[in-house]
Amino acid sequence: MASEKTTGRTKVSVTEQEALDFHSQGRPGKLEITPTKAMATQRDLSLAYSPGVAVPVKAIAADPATAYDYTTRGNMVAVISNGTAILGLGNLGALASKPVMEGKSVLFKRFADVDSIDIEVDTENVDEFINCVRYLGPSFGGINLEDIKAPDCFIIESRLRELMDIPVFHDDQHGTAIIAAAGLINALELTGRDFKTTKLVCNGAGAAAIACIELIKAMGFNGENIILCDTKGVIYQGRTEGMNQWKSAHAVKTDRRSLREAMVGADVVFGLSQKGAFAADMIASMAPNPIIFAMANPDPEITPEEVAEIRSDAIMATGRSDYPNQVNNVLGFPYIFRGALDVRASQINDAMKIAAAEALANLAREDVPDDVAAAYQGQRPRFGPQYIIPVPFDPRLISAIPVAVAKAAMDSGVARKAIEDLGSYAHELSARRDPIAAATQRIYEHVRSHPKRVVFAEGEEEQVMRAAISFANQGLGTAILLGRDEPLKATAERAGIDLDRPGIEVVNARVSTRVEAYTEYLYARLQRKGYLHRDAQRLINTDRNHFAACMVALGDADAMVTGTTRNYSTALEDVRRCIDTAPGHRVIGVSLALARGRTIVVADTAVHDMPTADELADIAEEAAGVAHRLGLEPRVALLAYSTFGHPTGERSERVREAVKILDRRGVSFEYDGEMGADVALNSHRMEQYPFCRLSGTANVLVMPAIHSAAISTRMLQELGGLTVMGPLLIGLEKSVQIAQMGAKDSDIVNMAAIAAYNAAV
Ligand SMILES: NC(=O)C1=CN([C@@H]2O[C@H](COP(=O)(O)OP(=O)(O)OC[C@H]3O[C@@H](n4cnc5c(N)ncnc54)[C@H](OP(=O)(O)O)[C@@H]3O)[C@@H](O)[C@H]2O)C=CC1
Ligand SMILES: CC(=O)C(=O)O
Ligand SMILES: [Mg+2]
Repeated sequence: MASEKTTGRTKVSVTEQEALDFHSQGRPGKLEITPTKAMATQRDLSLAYSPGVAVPVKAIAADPATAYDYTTRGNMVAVISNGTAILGLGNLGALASKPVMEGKSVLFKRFADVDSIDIEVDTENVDEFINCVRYLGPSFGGINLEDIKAPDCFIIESRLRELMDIPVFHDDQHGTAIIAAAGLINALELTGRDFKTTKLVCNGAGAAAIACIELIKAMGFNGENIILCDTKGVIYQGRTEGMNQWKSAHAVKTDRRSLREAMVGADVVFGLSQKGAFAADMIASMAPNPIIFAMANPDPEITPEEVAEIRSDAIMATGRSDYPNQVNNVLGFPYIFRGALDVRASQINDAMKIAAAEALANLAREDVPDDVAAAYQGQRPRFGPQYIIPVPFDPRLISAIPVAVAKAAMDSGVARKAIEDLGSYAHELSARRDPIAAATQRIYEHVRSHPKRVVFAEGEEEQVMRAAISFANQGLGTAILLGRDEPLKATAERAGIDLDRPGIEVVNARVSTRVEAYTEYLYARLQRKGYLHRDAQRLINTDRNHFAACMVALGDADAMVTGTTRNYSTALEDVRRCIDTAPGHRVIGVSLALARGRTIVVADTAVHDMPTADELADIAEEAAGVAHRLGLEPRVALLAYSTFGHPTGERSERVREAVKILDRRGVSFEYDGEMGADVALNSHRMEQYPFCRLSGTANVLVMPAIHSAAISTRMLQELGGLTVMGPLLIGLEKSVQIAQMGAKDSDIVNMAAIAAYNAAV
């Protein structure tokens, strides 16, 4: 099964110097703390600190549950270690564990928007450790214990669980167990095995190993078929050396005594021990199609390259990110805590762990979107021996795992807060990670309750097909794929896409009964613009944009999306031959610049090269309308390089004139200009112009020309860390969106959803 290509590393590993430089550069370490409230004025100080702070103090004293409303507690997890089992490096002490603990905190934030702080406790004494942690409950919504050696970790975790009323979760135990179980479910499925008869050897009998065995047993794995090994060899019934109660619980009747003996004929081996613990002959002695999870970090028990030299039929996973199949608790802890925090769970129980493992296993079986393919350097993994588990950068994890965990918490009675609508919760979760998801959430919700028929003009393209399927699967309506039968089928087959499903229609322009109607419609529009009847016929027969636009014009579809194979202006010209400007409107392009909690509408980013003053005023009106439809109260800044006449210059003249035109029109939204972007977006800069008519920083920026619009939005995206969405096409009589050339499937779905939304409102 394994091949050179697939067992090879997915990227070159890092050097030791690179790792040190990464940690020391800039501000040393990997974390900083950022306030969430402005602390700019005397008033802010009075609210955040004395006297204002006394009010929530009293409220919490009266009702402790309100701490979730007034403090960080509900979104804050402590990562706590004493450094006695740092990865597979052993007991290197509390201080040395800090880079790992900071790393875990960063991953909490990066993947699940959970705030987290590392706490290193400098004691190996179990009671001292428990005493230190047990009093920290008021500060946190959960405790993530990390890299504490067995058996101390078992005692520490169970005592703290009794003493504290928030989830206490030893990640190396349960996080690892959940991911290993998910990988195992899929590897068993791929090799035609089951939980009842599969024979598993687990090397290592510490924190991670014991928890893995316990979880898979709880899921139905036959315990008699599991042999556990440690540094002394097989843990058999009656063994006395190096034992403890947790090992004894899994001791089996067997006459095998060494790992080497145990592995003969084994179907599965888990390595949760140390680098290099698996020798070549052990791997060779396993059953056909063996499943090898070498999970020790940073170096596995055996590498995929070494396994590939021994046999080619293995399913291989490691704990590292530079090989395929990363079985690592990073796939679990951020999302498990996210779900637990959101329902204010009092603990993380078996039902929640099993739900997480199953959700993870299911995700690996689903079609992979472009964002995930990007995490694989453009290779699109398909469920199989090289892809049994999602990658940590899979953007779907945030909406899949916490939902499963939160639901299991509610069903098993440990949730202290209910989530009524798990569908909306899943959307909120995506929005926590992706600002586009936040901005489009309203749009998606609206479209879901008013589903539309959207024609995807470039139906033969793979990413367009994926977008269409996602559109239909999300309940946004019917996706009509335009394309010729043969190429469409060939692409679908090559990409492993099944188009035969509800919500997908395929239309072939060549054999459509509507060709004549579209041709007549187009000819009537173009006959006085130099087009012959046969020109119109050729456009309908051979050009998918014209055919799709006519479908929308004549009501055979509600909206259209195109653009991935042609440049924007060409696609726009095609569309405008078939569809008029909406009466009283101007066609413009609007981009949305999205930062956390802030959406800025930028116009015109697509149509008018160097707008006149009149056109600028129209653009301001159209863009204000967009802001309004997005639920924003528009504050429009007409931008220039000068601010209110300084420095003087002809170039700002058009912009000043546009403001006067808006005055004359008596529009009902706030606007002002000309002003620089710094004044428009920064309240302190704006305060220097007390006469400025905007009541706050601008949320709509009208650019003086298309080049400044294009340059600034692209710079924002590349340098400013903002997400820019669009340009969105506004002002046509029918709803059409043009995606960027080469757009990813997720971008195309967003465009299709926006097109459907515009058709609905
Ligand atoms: N991929 C992942 O997500 C994770 C991987 N891990 C990895 O698992 C390993 C163990 O971690 P953890 O359980 O926290 O540590 P512990 O210290 O709790 O347990 C270590 C266990 O490994 C055993 N062991 C050590 N060396 C060998 C060996 N050569 N042969 C057989 N057994 C051996 C020890 O045996 P004895 O009891 O005899 O001392 C002990 O049972 C580490 O490499 C760690 O990086 C851990 C968590 C997550
Ligand atoms: C991944 C992890 O937590 C470990 O190796 O300890
Ligand atoms: Mg760990």
